[in-house]
Amino acid sequence: MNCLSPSILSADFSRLGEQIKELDEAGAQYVHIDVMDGMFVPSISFGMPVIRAIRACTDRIFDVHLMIEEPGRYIDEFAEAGADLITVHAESCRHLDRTIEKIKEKGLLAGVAINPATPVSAISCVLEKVDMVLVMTVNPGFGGQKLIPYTVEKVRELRKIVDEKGLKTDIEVDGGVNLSNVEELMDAGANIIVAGSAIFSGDVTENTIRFLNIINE
Ligand SMILES: O=C(CO)[C@H](O)[C@H](O)COP(=O)(O)O
Ligand SMILES: [Fe+2]
Repeated sequence: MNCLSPSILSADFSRLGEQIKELDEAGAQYVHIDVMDGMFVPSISFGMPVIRAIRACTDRIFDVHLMIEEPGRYIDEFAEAGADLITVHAESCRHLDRTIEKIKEKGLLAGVAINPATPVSAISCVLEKVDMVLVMTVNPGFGGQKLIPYTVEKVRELRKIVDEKGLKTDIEVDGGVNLSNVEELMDAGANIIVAGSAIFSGDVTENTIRFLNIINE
């Protein structure tokens, strides 16, 4: 299934609850929540207290993208805060398999993310264990960057592997996605679309509906 996962990193934090309700009412299926620790990536964003607070605003799937070192230390807390899907970076886990198992033991959906310069082969051993692979289409750490073109080929390569193995694994793309390049990413094989600045600059409802019209086509 194709889904839109607006990234609240670009939201107006003074009106976060209202903006999440707006995404929900416009039909976005997921809410993408970027957690950054200032170590794995240069920025620090927000953590469990914010997730716990916004959980009351919507029943949509909380798609928690952990850009933190050794995320395995915090799976219990993110689960308790209200995550539905937790994605960890292959580059940030010393014991990637164990961390994925921990997410699944909590009864949550598990995702694994790869940075632009990490090859698809880095996650081949865990591909059959995860519900989703997140292909970063920018270097993680900031919203509003431009998509790195070679990452589109990685999406195509991954879709081929997933289909050949007969898996149902979702492929999410994150970073620099906009109304002009979303079709190209979906043609390459992405089915979960993250968009931050392209949703939150301008009218949130209108932008969400525009994305959904393409994604649900
Ligand atoms: O994970 C991220 C950054 O590391 C964000 O999800 C991503 O950048 C979304 O923002 P935009 O659509 O503005 O690029
Ligand atoms: Fe993200």
